[in-house]
Amino acid sequence: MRTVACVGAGVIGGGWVAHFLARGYRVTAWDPAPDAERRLRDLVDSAWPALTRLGLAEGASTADLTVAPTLAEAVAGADFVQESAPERLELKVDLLAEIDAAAPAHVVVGSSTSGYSMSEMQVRAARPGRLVVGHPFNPPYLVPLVEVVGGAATDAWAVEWASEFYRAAGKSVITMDRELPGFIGNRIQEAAWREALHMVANGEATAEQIDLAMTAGPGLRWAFFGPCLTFHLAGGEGGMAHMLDHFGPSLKSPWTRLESPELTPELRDAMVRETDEVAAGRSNAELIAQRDRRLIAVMRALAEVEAEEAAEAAEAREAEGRSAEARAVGGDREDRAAAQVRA
Ligand SMILES: NC(=O)C1=CN([C@@H]2O[C@H](COP(=O)(O)OP(=O)(O)OC[C@H]3O[C@@H](n4cnc5c(N)ncnc54)[C@H](O)[C@@H]3O)[C@@H](O)[C@H]2O)C=CC1
Ligand SMILES: C[N+](C)(C)CC(=O)CC(=O)[O-]
Repeated sequence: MRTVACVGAGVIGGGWVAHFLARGYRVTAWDPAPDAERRLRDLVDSAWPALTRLGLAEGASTADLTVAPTLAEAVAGADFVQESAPERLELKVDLLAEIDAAAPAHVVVGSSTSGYSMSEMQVRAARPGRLVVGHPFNPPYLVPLVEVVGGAATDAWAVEWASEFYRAAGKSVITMDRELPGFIGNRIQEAAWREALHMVANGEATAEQIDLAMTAGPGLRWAFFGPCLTFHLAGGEGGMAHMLDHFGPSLKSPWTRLESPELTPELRDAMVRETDEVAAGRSNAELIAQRDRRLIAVMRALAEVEAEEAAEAAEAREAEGRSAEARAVGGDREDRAAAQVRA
C-alpha cells in the first residue's frame, strides 16, 4: 500500500494530500481547476511546518506529490482513492462512476462527503461494492477523526478494508454499521451550529460571544471527554442518572430551537460581518497557522497526560504484582511452618 490518489484538491482534498504525504505515502492528485496545482502546493507547504512539528513518517516528503493531468492517470496506479470534490449530489454520482471505471478493480474508493449517503452516490458505478464514505474533519492533516460507512450496494470487506487503511494511516476511525444522515460528528456539531445561527438571527448573541462561549466553555472539555462523559460528571455522585433526572426536563424548555433558522440574506450578512469582526483582521493564512499550532498544543498536552497516566497505571500494576508475590511467599512460609507443627 504505497500510493493514494486524491481526486479534488481544495480545502479537504488538499488537506488529505498533506496528511498522506506526511504519513509517507506517494500521492497523485487531480483537480480540474486551472489553478489547482498552485493552490494545492501552497496548502501542502503551509501545512508542512505543523506536520513536521508533529513528526513525519520516515522518508515522508512533499516531493512524493504528483499532480496528474487527467483523472484516469491520477487513479491508474493507486492503491486507494480519496474523493473530495464539491458537495453536489449529481457531481458526486458522476465522478464516483468515473473513478470506478478508471481505478484498478480491487481498489477501495472513499468519499469525503459531509452529508450524502453512499447509497445515493453509488447508483451509477459499475462496481459499487468498493465505494465507501470516509468523512474527515478539517484539517484532515491534524484532526484525526474519519467516519467510515458503506451504502446499500457496498461490500462489507470494503468498509473493513477502508477502516483498517485509515487506521494504519494514523486516523481515529469510527466504523458505522448503518447509514445515518450527517454521520455522527456533524449531527452533533450542526445542532450547536443551528443554535448559534438562531441566536444571531434573533440578536440574542454575537459571533464573538458564541465563539467565546464554546472555546472557554464546553469546547475546552470536549477535547478530551465527549458530551456524555462530561454530563456524567455534571450529575455529581449520581452521575448520568441524576443528571438526566435533574436536568432532563429542561431539554423541553424553550432553550433550544432545533428547527433550522431561515438563512435569510440578513442572517447570512450578519454572520459574515460578525465573524469578520472576530477574525479581527487576521488573514486566512494567519488563522490557519494559529489553528494548527493550537491543535498541536492540545494534542501534545493530551498525549503528555495520557503518557503520565499510562506510566502511573504500569507502576500500580507492578506494585500490585510485588505485593501479590510477597503475599504468596508469606503464605508459603506459613504453610511450611504449619506442616512442621503438624509433623
Ligand atoms: N470544508 C470542510 O470543512 C469539509 C468538507 N468536507 C467535504 O469534502 C468535500 C470537498 O469540500 P471542500 O474541500 O470544502 O471544497 P472546496 O471547494 O474547497 O474543494 C473542492 C475542489 O474540487 C474541485 N472540483 C470541482 N469539480 C470537480 C470534479 N468534477 N472532480 C474533482 N474535483 C472537482 C474544485 O476545483 C475544488 O478544488 C465535500 O464533499 C465536502 O462536503 C468534509 C469535511 C469537512
Ligand atoms: C462544514 N462541514 C459540514 C462541511 C463540516 C464537516 O463536515 C466536518 C468538519 O470539519 O467540521
